[in-house]
Amino acid sequence: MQHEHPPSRLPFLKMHGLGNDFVIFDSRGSAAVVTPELARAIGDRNRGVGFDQLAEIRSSDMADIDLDFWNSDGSRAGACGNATRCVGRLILDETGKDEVTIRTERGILIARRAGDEVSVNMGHPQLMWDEVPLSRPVDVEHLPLDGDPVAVGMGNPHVVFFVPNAEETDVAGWGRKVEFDPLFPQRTNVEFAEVRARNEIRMRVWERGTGITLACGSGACATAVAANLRGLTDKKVRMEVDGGWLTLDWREDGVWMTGPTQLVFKAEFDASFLERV
Ligand SMILES: N[C@@H](CCC[C@H](N)C(=O)O)C(=O)O
Repeated sequence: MQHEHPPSRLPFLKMHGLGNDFVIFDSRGSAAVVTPELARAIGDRNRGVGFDQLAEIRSSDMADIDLDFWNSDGSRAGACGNATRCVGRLILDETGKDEVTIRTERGILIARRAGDEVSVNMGHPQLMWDEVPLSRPVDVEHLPLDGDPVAVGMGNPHVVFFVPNAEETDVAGWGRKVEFDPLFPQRTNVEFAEVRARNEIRMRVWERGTGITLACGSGACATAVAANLRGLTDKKVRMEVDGGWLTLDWREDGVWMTGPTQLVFKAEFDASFLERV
């Protein structure tokens, strides 16, 4: 990290939502600290802490907080639903409010208490291949899948494949190939969805910039939208991901996602670690 005087203390939190895990910095009232190099160093699960995304809380003049996201390969993510729920939990508890606003690259999102869980309005989906109007054949060699996926933007790109059996799908093999397919100039997150009923989906995910994760909130929203647009499900569904269950509800005002959050620990980086980044 290029600091003339590297900080001697850099506190952080570790949280997860359904096993989608995050390192979180609170940089309110000070300069932003995250660089691509720092994100990669901290994201190293052997030599750093490890995370699926790194989230940095910033002071905001438009919402309760601003929030930026980074993947473990050092790239930026425009949206992260599960980290938004986790940080939403922190700010709900800090303020004692029932509803808070969080400004992300995606826009201002609302996080609300929902019993023990947190709901976030992830906003309106964008259909990325609207000329087709929903989907486009993807020519991935020997793809043992429905080659007619739906591309949905939730502030970040997603492509949803419908599969007969999510457990038997080679998520790593196909996910990596599709992420880097030239059809997706910004690369893409890749979801594999098995529709179990009109109100239930099993979904597994390959995240752009990170790989397989136990859950992906924006991916869950994209999957719920894609399945509804295909006429396969209702607007409200329960979704089983590798890390547990989420509820998705596509309403007039956006896609609401509800699920659990967990604070794991609070710690701080040693100055010697920061000096070597
Ligand atoms: N885990 C996230 C999404 C992560 C962002 C993604 N890897 C990207 O680059 O867009 C979520 O919960 O939404």
